[in-house]
Amino acid sequence: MKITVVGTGYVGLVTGTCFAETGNDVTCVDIDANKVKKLSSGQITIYEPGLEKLFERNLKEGRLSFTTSLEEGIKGAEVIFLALPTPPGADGAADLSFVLNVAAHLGKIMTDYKVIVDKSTVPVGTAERVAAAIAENCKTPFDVVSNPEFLREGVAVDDFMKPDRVVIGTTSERARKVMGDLYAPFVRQGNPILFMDEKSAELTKYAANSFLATKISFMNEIAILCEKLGADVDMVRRGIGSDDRIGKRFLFPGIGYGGSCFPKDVQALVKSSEDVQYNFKILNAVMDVNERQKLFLLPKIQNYFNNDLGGKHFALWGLAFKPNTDDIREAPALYIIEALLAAGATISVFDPEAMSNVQRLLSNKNGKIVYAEHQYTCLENADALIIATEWSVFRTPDFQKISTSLKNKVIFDGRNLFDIARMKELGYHYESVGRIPVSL
Ligand SMILES: NC(=O)C1=CN([C@@H]2O[C@H](COP(=O)(O)OP(=O)(O)OC[C@H]3O[C@@H](n4cnc5c(N)ncnc54)[C@H](O)[C@@H]3O)[C@@H](O)[C@H]2O)C=CC1
Ligand SMILES: O=C(O)[C@H]1O[C@H](OP(=O)(O)OP(=O)(O)OC[C@H]2O[C@@H](n3ccc(=O)[nH]c3=O)[C@H](O)[C@@H]2O)[C@H](O)[C@@H](O)[C@@H]1O
Repeated sequence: MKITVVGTGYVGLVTGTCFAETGNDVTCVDIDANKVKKLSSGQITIYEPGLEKLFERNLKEGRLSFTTSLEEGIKGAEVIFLALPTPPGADGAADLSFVLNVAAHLGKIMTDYKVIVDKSTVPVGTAERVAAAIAENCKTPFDVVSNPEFLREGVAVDDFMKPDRVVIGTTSERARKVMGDLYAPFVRQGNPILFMDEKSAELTKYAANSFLATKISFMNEIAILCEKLGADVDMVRRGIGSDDRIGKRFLFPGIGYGGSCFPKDVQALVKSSEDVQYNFKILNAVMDVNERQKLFLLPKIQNYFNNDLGGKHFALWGLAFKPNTDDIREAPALYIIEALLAAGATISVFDPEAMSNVQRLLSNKNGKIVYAEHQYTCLENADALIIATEWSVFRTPDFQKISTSLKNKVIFDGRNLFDIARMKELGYHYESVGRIPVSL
């Protein structure tokens, strides 16, 4: 099938590459000429495990191409995916201007039947708005389908190739057939394609992300309670996670959820609720808890250093909002950096993939941020180590090297990477999330 993907970011590039991998002829369109140039010459623009190999193969075999021209990109295409940004607008609602502008443009240039697919995360009613924007100038028949994406960054290829489910919102038989054929190779593992109406599909996406964010904020509050009552959140997590009705996943407490999606999608669902005069109380609390959680480690650090961080130097491991990605959007590490600098401290940072993104965003703040070349050089002369992202390379570090590089054997761990008993044995002052602190 000939497919067009408009928007070649995290979702668009993964979607385009994976559809090419199953034998489709895919053209990706992006407004960013520099990105298109790089991709066309075989240079991948995001870090996503497993993607590069598929990208190179499909580019070489001519099933994947890139262009800045929408007219050129949609020639002969039967399906057009919109994988465009839907950032929060000033009032918290999803900004649909990217999606609706492209839809209006499509209406002017489409000359035969096409299925236009909303892959972006968009509020209920957007499929109708996209259809209206296209119809304004379009003389040929078309269908608009809602097909939300559930991939996670860092495991995006696996999530796309072996989805738990594919949600397709359409009431058109013709579009249903086209989408069913396209996704058939991805659901062979027995996981379903769920056909439904457009609005239910749109709401499914927000409900999924909001539910997962709720699980995280819930566990972050349980972690606080654990600390106050002397319980261990790891035990409680295992204790409740073994119940199938609760499930083991997404119960890890930490320093808040980040990334480009949970924060914006929870906020957008709250706004959508307000628009229909409904106060979504749980989600308001989920957002409040998450705001507080991003700086969860700060009072612990302040307390250890007697509320005087002026002149102190910290090592920070982990900048990406989660491991296996270079994405730093809404990353808790950025909030920690800002708070430490505001308190008069300086920082050395290290992340396996996200260093250049942070450097571009923050520069070195007049020498107050040092970008270390290695996770161990990052520690030199630091008063304490702070861990913000659970990259595998941080999980079993060389504690000998840590203790010789740090000024003090002090670790504040926002991701509960280390065993409490072991830290005691090694003689560290070690504070984590929802577990009994190890004091020197
Ligand atoms: N990042 C993720 O893990 C997931 C994101 N989503 C949703 O997918 C959508 C896209 O997200 P990302 O891929 O993360 O965004 P992104 O920001 O990584 O990529 C968007 C791309 O669209 C391009 N673009 C902007 N205007 C354009 C135009 N007029 N014509 C052509 N290209 C244009 C940009 O240059 C950029 O390359 C959002 O609605 C997001 O909520 C859904 C599931 C997962
Ligand atoms: O709509 C989206 O963009 C995507 O948002 C999330 O995917 P992603 O943001 O890539 O990453 P997650 O693995 O969900 O993690 C999100 C945040 O929650 C945090 N988290 C996750 C799990 C957990 O147990 N505890 C926890 O604090 C992570 O550290 C991270 O900051 C969803 O998991 C995807 O299904 C969805 O498609």
